[in-house]
Formats: sequence, C-alpha cells, structure tokens
Amino acid sequence: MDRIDLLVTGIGRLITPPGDAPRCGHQMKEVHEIRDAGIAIHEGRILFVGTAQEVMSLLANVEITATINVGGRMVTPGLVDPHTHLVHGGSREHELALKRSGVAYLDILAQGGGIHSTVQSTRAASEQDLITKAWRSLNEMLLNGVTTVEAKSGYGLTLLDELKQLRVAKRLNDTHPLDIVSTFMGGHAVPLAYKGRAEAYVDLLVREMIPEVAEAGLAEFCDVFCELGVFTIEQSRRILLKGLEYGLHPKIHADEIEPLGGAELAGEIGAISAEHLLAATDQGFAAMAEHGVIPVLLPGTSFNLGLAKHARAREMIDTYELPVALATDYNPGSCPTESIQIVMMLASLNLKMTPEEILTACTLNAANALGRGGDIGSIEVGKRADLTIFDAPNLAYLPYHFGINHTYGVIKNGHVIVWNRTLVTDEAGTEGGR
Ligand SMILES: N=CN[C@@H](CCC(=O)O)C(=O)O
Ligand SMILES: [Zn+2]
Repeated sequence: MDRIDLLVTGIGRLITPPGDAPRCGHQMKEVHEIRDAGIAIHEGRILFVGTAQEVMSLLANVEITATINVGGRMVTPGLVDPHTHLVHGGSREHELALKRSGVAYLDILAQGGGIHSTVQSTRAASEQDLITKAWRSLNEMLLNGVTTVEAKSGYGLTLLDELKQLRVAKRLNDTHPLDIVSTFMGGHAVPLAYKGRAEAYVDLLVREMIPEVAEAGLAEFCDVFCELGVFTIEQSRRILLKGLEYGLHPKIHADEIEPLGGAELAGEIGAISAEHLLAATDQGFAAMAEHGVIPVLLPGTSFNLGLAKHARAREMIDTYELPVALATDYNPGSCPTESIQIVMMLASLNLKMTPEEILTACTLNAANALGRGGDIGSIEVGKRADLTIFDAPNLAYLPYHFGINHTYGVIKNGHVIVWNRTLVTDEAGTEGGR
C-alpha cells in the first residue's frame, strides 16, 4: 500500500460491534473499544484501524492525501436505518386531532384515511416533487449520523405508481450521498378501488406487480403489512413467496397490533427480517430464532401511536438470543420522524436496551437486516469507510441526553460529508433546492 486517501486521527473512543454476522442475544452488548484511535482509508474502504500509535508506525512511509482530526470525539460505524417509508407525498397532521380523540390507527385506515390519504398525495405528486421531499429527509438522516437507509414503496398501490416510487428511490440512491436500499411494498394496504376484494388485489400483486418490479430491477426486498383488516397470513405468505420466486427477499410488518402469527410466518418462509412485533408470541420468537430472522424494532412508532405496549426486546435478546435491530420507521402516519437518535432514546426508555445493545442494533444488526453485514455496520478492515462522529463522551450519553442531535460529523465512503454539524457538500442541497 502506497497511499492513504484519508487518515482519521484524534478519535477519543472508537466503538464498534465486531465482525460481519448479526450479533445475537448477549453478543449484542459486547462491543469493541479502542481509546485514542486512528483509521486509515483507501478508495472508500477501511485499510487499517488501531491505536493512534499503531496507525502512525504502520503508515510511516505511506503518502497521505488528507488527514482529519476529530478532536477526541467518539466514533462509531455509520448508523443504518433498515426500515423507512422514505418516499411519499404530503403529510398527515390533519389526522392528529382524530388520533388524540382516541380513534385507533387501524380505524383511521378502515375509514379510508391513514395510508390511503398518503396514497392519494403520492399518486398526485410528480417524481421531482417526491425527490425534493425525500431529499430533505435524507439530509436530516445524514445530519443524525445515518449513512445507509432502507426505503419502501407502498404508497402507490398500482403498478405505475409503485414503479414511480421505486424509480425515485433509485434516483436518490444515484444522486444523494446516502445509500438507499429499496423494498417493494405493494402489499401495504388494500387500495380503495379494491375495497372488499383483497384477494383480487393479491392476485394483481402476484401476477403482475411483483414480476414487473423484479423485471425492472428496482427492489431487493418485498414487504407486506400482515395485520388484522389489512393482509391475512395466507395472503401475506402468497405475496412474499411470489416475491422470493422473483428474487425479492421477504420482509414482513408482523404482529404490530394483533398477534396474527406474522413472526411465525417470517420463520416459516425464511424472511430476512420481521418488523414491529409488539404483539408477537413466544412461538413467533422461537420460529424467528430457529430460522435466523432479524427482529427490526420500531419504538418511535409505538411511542407516536401512544401505545402502552412495547416490543418485548429484553425477552428477544435474553431468552431467544435474537439479533435485534432498530429503525425509525419514518413515515407520514405512525412515525413522522427521521431521527434515529430519538429511536435510540426510546429503545433505552421503553425497550430497556443497554447503550451497547442499541449501538449494535443501529449498526451491524441493522446492516444484516439489509443483507449488508459484510460491507457496512462495523469498523473493520475492508469494510466501507462509513463513520459517525459523535459529540458525546460515551455511548450511554446518546440515549441519556435526549432530544438533541449528538452527531458532529459523518464520513461516507471515505468522504467527509458532515462536519461541525453541517452538510459539507453542496451536492446535498442540489436536488432539494429545485
Ligand atoms: N404499519 C404499516 N405501515 C407503516 C405506517 C404507514 C402509514 O401509516 O403511512 C408502519 O410501518 O408503521
Ligand atoms: Zn413500516
């Protein structure tokens, strides 16, 4: 090696989960820490990581293009948000009064509001409108320390409108500094045009929409809202197995409100992840553990819906040795926030996860929920140089001092794109400003 593109020095504490694989159960709290660390980066990847002394002696005769000193701050892997509904039109603050008067989430949906309201706004929006709106959200996420984000379709619910959402996600991935991983979620709700004819919509999904989306190469994963009054277990199984047949790996919104058996289905079909899981049963946890399904927990959603119930993270971790991941679930209805740091706080408060478990859940386990554990999610030689620099003395400080953004800087693919809490590159404003 004769050249370093970027040398990161002055790292007070470097904290990372180790390796590529999902960290299960008690492993989640075993993070590695190096005090006074340095990281050498070449062509967007981590070339060397160690103590400052080790880095300097190793690189004695190597040409270093740029050096950045992070001033003693804490550095972790770039955060990964593995569950969002990033691309959508409009917003739903008009439903706030209804929610506060006690109308339940599923009742608003059954009355033609909720997801249907966002479907209407998303269909009416141009691709550029959707790009402009999502771009701003991506910048918020980036400023929060997120370097990779999943984005689901599911507010189109016709082939053309779903493809529009997915094209927007692709364009964002091609142009925004963040990496965006796409999921097809045509099974997000039964569209109003198919009211009372869910089976006919599932036929459309499996016969036409899934094959076309796969053919277009616009999604990696297939997701479905398996819930009472939305899609049944049988319908969800049909949708996800068809997706699998076309190379789209299954994900599932499972047992969020009612214990339908979505977690068990996730195990049965070998889903990469199952999300929400507030009402999941012990059998569901066992099925997930047996088949290596990653639980993606969304404490921002239960908080925002004002639910008294929370996902049983402690049992998932302590009893079932599951590799828990965390995500924002950013969407205009049940969780209108891009802030992964609020989610970290809520994971501590309501899920009783430790700061180390939270870090693992927001990095390596989240990366594995997107099939990217070998590439991102930990600070390891050979991995992508995605790093978050926190203005916090230790990990516990992140969920402790809540409601503010602790991210000082972000390095993505070896480039400094947030510094001093500000987007460094003009690129990050271009699309959003149109
Ligand atoms: N539960 C279903 N889907 C989203 C909410 C979508 C919406 O309300 O617009 C979720 O994961 O919470
Ligand atoms: Zn969701």
